[in-house]
Amino acid sequence: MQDQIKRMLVINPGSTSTKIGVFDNDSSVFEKTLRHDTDEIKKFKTIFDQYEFRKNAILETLDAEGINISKLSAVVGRGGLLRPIPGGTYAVNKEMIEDLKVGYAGQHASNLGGILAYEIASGLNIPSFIVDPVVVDELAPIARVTGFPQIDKTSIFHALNQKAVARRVSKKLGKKYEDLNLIVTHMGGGVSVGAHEKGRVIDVNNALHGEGPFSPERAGTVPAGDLIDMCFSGEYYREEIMSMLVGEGGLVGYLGTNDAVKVEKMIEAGDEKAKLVYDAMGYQIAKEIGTASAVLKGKVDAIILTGGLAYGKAFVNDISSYVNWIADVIIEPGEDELQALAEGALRVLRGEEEAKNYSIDELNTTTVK
Ligand SMILES: Nc1ncnc2c1ncn2[C@@H]1O[C@H](COP(=O)(O)OP(=O)(O)O)[C@@H](O)[C@H]1O
Ligand SMILES: CCCC(=O)OP(=O)(O)O
Repeated sequence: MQDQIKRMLVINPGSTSTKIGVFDNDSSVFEKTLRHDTDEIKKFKTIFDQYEFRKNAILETLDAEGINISKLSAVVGRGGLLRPIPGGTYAVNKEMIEDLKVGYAGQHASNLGGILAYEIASGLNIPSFIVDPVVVDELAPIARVTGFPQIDKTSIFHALNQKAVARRVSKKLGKKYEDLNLIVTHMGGGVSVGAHEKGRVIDVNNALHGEGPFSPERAGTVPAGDLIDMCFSGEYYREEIMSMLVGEGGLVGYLGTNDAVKVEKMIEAGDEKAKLVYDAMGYQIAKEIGTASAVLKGKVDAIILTGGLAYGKAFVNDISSYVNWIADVIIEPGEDELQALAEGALRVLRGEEEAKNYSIDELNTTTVK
């Protein structure tokens, strides 16, 4: 018997874009990336303040494309900074919405994924889901120890795309994800480098709050003592410092743009500062890959470079030149997050998997402040 078609709206809010898709079962029938300039995003004080702006952008786009949302079976969004949870598909519920609204583990555009999915779905009386949110936590116990007893390491990264790309590459290599050791490097608005040991991300930099390489809009690791001095200088509010680290750090801080394509044009036009900063971003990413290779004790089957920045040919060649002695470097530009979100929701809609319940009482929250 032929499967009844499940039409899903998929929403992926990133720091520099909102990506949307409409899927009939696992086939994409429409996809669009709505890019948001730094100046446009800077107008909003909090991530939640962007809700109306992003919702209108989504609904206007669907309307312009003649897509009738009343035919949807579900809405699925990228999950945000919740409490640490295992991977999987979760039904969006009120407890989750509360954590997303305040940003339980911090502020990031993905917090809006669940909220947008829930609000659009509620109006249509259909279910809403999130899949493999950025707080998926599979860290090895040894990776949690920071050296500063007051603070544990937190797992915040591009879990959805890292897992989806790792599975796709494993398949291409004719192996099971669970049998391989991979270093997956997602390079988008934020950059995360995950050490995947036999299907588990046992170590990864916190791609949001100042750990690891700098990125188009984040500072990455900065010298702690100097940062403390700045914080207590009396010159800045907390939010100002946080913005310098997340949103206005990295390429934005040095060059005033989160757009690597613009930076490449600046370099072509002879801008030496742009070249130094862009090279430094690649250098820092390569160093983080080196760290992950030590985590895996050198037993690395492949290094994967993915995310928007992986479209930059010179950029990935540069990173590759530092790390290709560790293992083969495989380039998977862009991301597969819309497809992965649709597939996660579809498994539940088809009854192949049960949606997980986000229940604060049942969650271990000890690893998050
Ligand atoms: N063709 C390209 N060449 C180089 N960089 C690119 C290209 N396309 C997109 N990018 C860069 O990738 C970054 C965004 O990556 P993306 O994965 O879309 O981010 P996010 O999902 O975090 O918003 C931006 O800096 C963008 O300029
Ligand atoms: C919060 C970790 C995921 C992340 O950094 O996503 P973007 O690159 O889309 O900002």
